[in-house]
This record gives sequence, C-alpha cells and structure tokens, in this order.
Amino acid sequence: MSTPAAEHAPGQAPAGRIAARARGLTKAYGSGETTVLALDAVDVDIARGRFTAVMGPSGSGKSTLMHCLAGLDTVSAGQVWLGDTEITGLKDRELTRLRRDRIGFMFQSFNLIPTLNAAENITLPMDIAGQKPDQKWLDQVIDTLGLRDRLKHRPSQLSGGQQQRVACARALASRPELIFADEPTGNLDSRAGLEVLGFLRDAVDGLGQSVVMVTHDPGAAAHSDLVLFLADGRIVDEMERPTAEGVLERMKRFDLARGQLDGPLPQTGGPLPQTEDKD
Ligand SMILES: Nc1ncnc2c1ncn2[C@@H]1O[C@H](COP(=O)(O)OP(=O)(O)OP(=O)(O)O)[C@@H](O)[C@H]1O
Repeated sequence: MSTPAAEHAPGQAPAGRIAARARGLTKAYGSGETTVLALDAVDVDIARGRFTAVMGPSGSGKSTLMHCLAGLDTVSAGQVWLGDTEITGLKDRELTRLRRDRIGFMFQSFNLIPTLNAAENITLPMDIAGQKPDQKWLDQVIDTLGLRDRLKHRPSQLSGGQQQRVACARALASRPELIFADEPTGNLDSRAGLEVLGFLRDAVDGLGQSVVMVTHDPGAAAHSDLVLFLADGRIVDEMERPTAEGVLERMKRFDLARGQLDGPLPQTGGPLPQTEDKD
C-alpha cells in the first residue's frame, strides 16, 4: 500500500524490532556559502535481524548516513537511536563504548593489521577493549566463514576474498547488535564478492545479526531484504525483496527523473513510486 512519504519512515519496523532509528537526521558540512547538506531531515528505521542495503548516486549521502547511524560522525540536527539508546547527545567516551559493544564495522579496504595473523585480527577490537570473546560464538563465526584453516595466516598470505572474510569475522566477533558494511565487495572480484555477500546473508539468517550495507552494485543489493534509495541527502524510495534487475530499473528511473530538470518527462516509465515496492 502506498503511504504519503511524510507519514512513512522508510524501513519502518515494529517497536522492539529496531536496530537503529533516525528522526529528522540532518548533516551539513562546512558553513556559509560553502555549506553542503549531506543529509536532509532523514527519517529511517533499520529493522533488527534484517539485511538492509543503502543505494544512491555518488554524493547522495550514503556514507554520511551510515556514519551518523553508527555514531562515527556528529549530526547537525535530529536524533539517532541504536536499539533504544539515543546516541545523539552522548559524550565521546560513552559513544566509543557503545560503538565498541554494540556495532561491527566492515570497510572496503578491510583495515586488517598486516603484522597480525587472521585469528589476532579477528579478536583485536575485543583485545583492545579487554573483552574475552565468547569462544563458542567465535568458533561458529569462524566456521560459518570458512576460516578455520586460515587462522595462522597473515593478511598478505590471504586472497582478497579471504581478507574480507576475516574483516567480516572481526565485525561479527563481539556479536554486535548491528553491522555496518561500507562497500564490502568494492575491492573484490565478482566471485569473492559473492562469497562475502553470502556470508553477510548467513550472518542475518543463521546468526540472527542485523546488517546495513552501502553499495553501488544492484547485484550486491539483491542479497538484502530491503533497499533504501538515497538522493540528495533524502531517502526517496525503498524496495522489499529486491532483485538486481528491479534495483537497476529503479535507479534508471531516478536518473530519468533527475534528467527532467533539463527536459520534458519521458513518455514511458510513469511517476516515481513514493514508497514501498509493489512487486
Ligand atoms: N568531511 C566532509 N566535508 C565536506 N563535505 C563532505 C564531507 N563528507 C562528505 N561530504 C559531502 O557530503 C555529501 C554526501 O557525501 P557522502 O560521502 O555521504 O556520499 P555517498 O553517497 O557516500 O558518496 P559515494 O557513493 O561517492 O561514496 C557529498 O556532497 C560530499 O561531498
């Protein structure tokens, strides 16, 4: 069913099933004439136990949204919650602890320490925090990701896909409430990329994790449960149970809609849907 955008927070999930939530989330960079509005009053719910993808053109605010939801960046206005904890307004030290305890990160560049082996890299954030890993959980993560026979290898002795799997295991090791992945397949060939997407899917389906993934790739987004589309700092659409073709088609229509500023509406395609996918 279609709901007016103003009444509808994309990805809206029932109370108690929220991994992260933003209301009126606004982020401006710079000041005066050079101000860039990276996020423009975004309302969004990230559901627990789901795989959410965030897509949109370059500069649309995807990374900024992820960083603000993860408490890695301050907001200019609005509120952000992780679970039921409001993180906007938290002091740096509280925020650091909350991030450490409740969030896992995966970045395009893996960020593995070259002098540590895979096992040491996986537990590094917990070692730094003085936390003892839950060995049973860690074993499950290592086996799910197929890393058992690679634990003694250093990053340089691993393929790109294996390195990203180590980064994935590191993000999962502390059993975080929410994993943020920024272009996790960006540096991988398509086979290794598919593997990582499979593992993120397994983390949601098999381990009950919640994942938010920023991606440019419709094929990668098709592994998610829900795609949020960003444009000019706003969530302009969403798609449940996406397919690569469906996502590609939707993105083409955004490009057409943006092109309308320079010319008349194309005859085909119709108006942009405002909310949920009706497939
Ligand atoms: N530290 C910063 N200082 C100034 N402007 C910034 C900063 N970070 C981001 N921006 C601007 O905010 C807007 C959103 O950037 P963001 O990186 O979130 O977009 P994105 O959708 O992730 O882009 P890409 O797909 O290219 O990574 C862009 O116009 C960008 O130039």
